[in-house]
Amino acid sequence: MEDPWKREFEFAVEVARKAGAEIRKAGESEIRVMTKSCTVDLVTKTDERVEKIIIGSLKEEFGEGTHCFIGEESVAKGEACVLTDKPTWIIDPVDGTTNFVHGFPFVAVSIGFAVNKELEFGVVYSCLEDKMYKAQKGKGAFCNDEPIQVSDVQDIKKSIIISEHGVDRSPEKVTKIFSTMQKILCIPVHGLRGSGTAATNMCLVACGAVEAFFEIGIHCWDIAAGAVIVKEAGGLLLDVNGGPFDLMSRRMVSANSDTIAQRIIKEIEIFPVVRDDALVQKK
Ligand SMILES: O=P(O)(O)OC[C@@]1(O)O[C@H](CO)[C@@H](O)[C@@H]1O
Ligand SMILES: [Mg+2]
Repeated sequence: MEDPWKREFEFAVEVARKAGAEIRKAGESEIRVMTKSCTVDLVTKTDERVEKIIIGSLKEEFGEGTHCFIGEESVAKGEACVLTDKPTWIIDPVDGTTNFVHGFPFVAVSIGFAVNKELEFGVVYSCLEDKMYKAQKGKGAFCNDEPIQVSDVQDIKKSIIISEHGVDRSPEKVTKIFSTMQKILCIPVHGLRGSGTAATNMCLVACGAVEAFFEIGIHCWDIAAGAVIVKEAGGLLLDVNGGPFDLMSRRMVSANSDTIAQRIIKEIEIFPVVRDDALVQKK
């Protein structure tokens, strides 16, 4: 079958690898840390520089104007975060900036690509581990070119579940997050984990190391690429209320199976978050 986005996909893998090498190199020197929305929402010159490298390379290869871009650091600087029907690259140059700053060894470059609001492919390069995860719609998921598959565990009591606590430390939200985690832990599951990068967490679901990852508060750039990788590895994505997954909603459950997803959903205490495309929606 014809593969209309082959060139884009292959180029994304190349760019992610180049970006990962930049991140590794930058980690060898002193890292100057800045903050964004609050004192625990960290950003570095590397985040900004790597995003410029990625978007610059894509524009050079595919021309200005035909493709749209949603990049974490561009949005932080005021650019629109809107998903239209146009071919759109959704980029997190450094997913796991806090890990990067602290030398905690999970940092990923995440590049997703959507057309007509549907995700076509995703590339996640876990650059400190040198693992290249990739998937194209309908073509399976791979890690370093080996096919990957979600776990076949159906018993929640034999599962490992990932969640994160995010950067919003308002006591009401933190209470809900930890209450959810407590309920899941006490099912009991084998364990609760978190790598500190949503993109990597999704790849851990995709390769069967864990059964599920859920979070309220993630952004589209954290999960666009991972969403394709999880689906192509045989997993599924849902909203935290069991409804359909919505990339811009900042809510997601990714799991190996509906059984595991529904069991987790039963325990999730939902709290409100502002959609990624809220500003556009209001207009
Ligand atoms: O700002 P960054 O480094 O790109 O985001 C890091 C990140 O891990 O923080 C969230 C923690 O809740 C994750 O979901 C998200 O991927
Ligand atoms: Mg980031």
